[in-house]
Amino acid sequence: MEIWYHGHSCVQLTRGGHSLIIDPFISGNRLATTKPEDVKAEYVLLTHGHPDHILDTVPIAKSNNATVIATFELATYMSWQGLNTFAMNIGGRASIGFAEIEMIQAFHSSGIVLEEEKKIIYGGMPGGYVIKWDGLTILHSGDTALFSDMKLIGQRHKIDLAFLPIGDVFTMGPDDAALAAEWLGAKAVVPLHFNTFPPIVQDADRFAAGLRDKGIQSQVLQPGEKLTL
Ligand SMILES: Nc1ccn([C@@H]2O[C@H](COP(=O)(O)O)[C@@H](O)[C@H]2O)c(=O)n1
Repeated sequence: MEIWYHGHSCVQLTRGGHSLIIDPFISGNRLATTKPEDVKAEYVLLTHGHPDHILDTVPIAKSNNATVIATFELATYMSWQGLNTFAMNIGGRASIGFAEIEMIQAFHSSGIVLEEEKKIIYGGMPGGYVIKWDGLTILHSGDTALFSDMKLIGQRHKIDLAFLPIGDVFTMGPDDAALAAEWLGAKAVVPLHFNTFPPIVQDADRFAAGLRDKGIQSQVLQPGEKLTL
């Protein structure tokens, strides 16, 4: 499987001619090296409605005729933007043909911010995804705090790779993310949601080295970097 990190919490997974992207925030990220037009994907998975997770959903979904997967409320909002959508909710599983996905809980918030109207509309619950694809199990936690049911998720899934936020302030910081990696029983971790804005600057290399000391593989990806699993 090819993993393409577009920066912040945006990752694209590709295998066997199929591709999906999670939380497309590229055009608004000063650290990004790719462009929304570079993305070729059949599905856009959204973890929650904050702008730094959904910003490029409309152009990417429209140019690819892709289906947007999100909680019912966020999927409904995206359908009002003229997109194909598939609504899910926490605990639900679904097949997208080449992969099975499950929406898992996250402790965060999910308002959809309408800047011009100075309105925040309800975006449903925030979440994350467990993706089972050709024998690999990938977890993208979305934005979340540490929560003890991560142990339950780890009991139910043998996680090959977990994408976890480490930025602190809005999500878990590095210490809680390291504990999350242990509780999830993840074989490997790629950190997300750091360095994009001043409040979430972190030493990701130190986080990764700490995990490796505990026997968990970890690699820091730079925006635009690819990894093969
Ligand atoms: N310097 C900053 C700090 C934060 N933001 C915005 O805050 C929101 C955080 O949302 P999360 O989903 O990451 O918790 C988000 O809308 C950021 O864009 C910012 O813009 N600049």
